[in-house]
Formats: sequence, C-alpha cells, structure tokens
Amino acid sequence: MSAGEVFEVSGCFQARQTGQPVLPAKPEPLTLNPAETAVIVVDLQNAYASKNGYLDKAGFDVSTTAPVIENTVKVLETARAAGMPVVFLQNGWDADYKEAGGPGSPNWYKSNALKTMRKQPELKGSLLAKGTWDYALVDALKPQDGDIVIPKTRYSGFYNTNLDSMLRARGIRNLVFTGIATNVCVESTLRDGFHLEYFGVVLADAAYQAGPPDIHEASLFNIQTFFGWVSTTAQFCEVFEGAS
Ligand SMILES: NC(=O)N/C=C\C(=O)O
Repeated sequence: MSAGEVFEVSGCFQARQTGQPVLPAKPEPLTLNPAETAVIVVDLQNAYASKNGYLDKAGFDVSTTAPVIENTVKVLETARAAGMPVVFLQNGWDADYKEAGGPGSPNWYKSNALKTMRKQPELKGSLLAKGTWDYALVDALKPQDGDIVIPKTRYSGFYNTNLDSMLRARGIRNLVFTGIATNVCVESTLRDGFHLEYFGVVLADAAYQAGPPDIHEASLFNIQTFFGWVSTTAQFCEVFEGAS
C-alpha cells in the first residue's frame, strides 16, 4: 500500500487497480501487496483471553473472546499461505516485576494487573509474569516455524522492542492487526506504527476490548478516522486466499 494508490473521486476514495489484492475496509479500500504485509497478533495470552486470566481477575468481561481466537486462527492460516510474516506480541514482565517499573513509573499506577496484585497479594507472581500460564499465548495460537514472537513490557509493541527493525528488514509497510485489547495494546501499537509510516488495519471481529463493548466501537472509530483502516476476518481471508 502507498498513499498514491488511493485516489479521490467526488469525495470518495477508491483503490487504484494495481494488480495487487484490494482489501475492503473503512473508510476506504486498501491495496495491499502481500509481500509488504505482516499480521500482528496482539497479546492473545491467557491473561487477556481466558477465564481466570488477568483481565478476568481484574473484573473485565472476557466471556466472549472465543471468536477473536477463532478468527485469528483463520487469519493466520490465510496469511501464512500467502507468505505474510506472522508476528505475535506477548505482554508481561520478569517474575520479580522489575520490568513493570516501580512507583517511579506511570505503569505502576495504571497497570490493572499490578493494581490487582497489590489489592490481592496472594496473586503476586501469577499475573503477566514470564513463565506463568497467564503470560502464555492461548493454546489455539501456538507460534509455528517462521513466526516471530516479540515480548513487550508496555502497551505499544513498538516501545523498547525490535518490532520496527524486524518489519523493516522484511520490507513490510502494512500491518494487519488482531488481538486484545482493541482500545489498549492494539490501538497503541497501530498508533505508533502510524507514526513510523506503517499502514495499519484492524480486523474488527478478530479484536476485543478491555472495558464495555462501546469502547471497542470507539477505538475502531478512532482508528478509521485518524490512524488507519478497519476491515473484517472474512474480507481479509477472501481477498488473500491464494494470494501468494
Ligand atoms: N494487551 C492489552 O491491551 N493490555 C491492556 C491492559 C493491560 O495490559 O493492563
């Protein structure tokens, strides 16, 4: 995708015919060269997607995350067959929470995982700590040979990680996002990608919010209006099936 491949006709943006797949998306379709496109799976760990994981223990509703995992599985099958790199982001800290930051870090005050463990000290060491069930990716999404796994310690996948250089070394310009949470780590990573000149697309039915459902919609509005594009699993799979 490049900005030059979308043109405006009577106030309506159209994808120019380039011979490359065109992904239906809001607010306009995107021409995405599979060779320049990666799928970023954001934090599909037990912490965020499973009952008894961190979000559940902190009081967030995770009862309807199953479709996000099922849709991500479909997206990854299509992406791998089309030769797109698959990147798993994995959020968390060392077992002693040194990487989480102490009272000198805003993360100490804003992380609901840290706050939950301060309120319930018996949980200390179990939430988002490397090596725990909570930190692990969900069973349905174990990385395959060739996939890239990038640990991160803050909401954005670009912050203090090698994500940018891993993508640039592969000639990637477009990022297709799935994962949890739409309004936190997905949006933070897409926003940072925007500032690094990546074209970001969220697959709305393969992402899930931390908070009430309205916040998912608000985040999608924000993304499609200011930072990127919004599409769906079916549209992605239909367009990229057999696109290698
Ligand atoms: N993966 C995320 O979006 N995380 C959101 C909150 C947190 O990690 O505390």
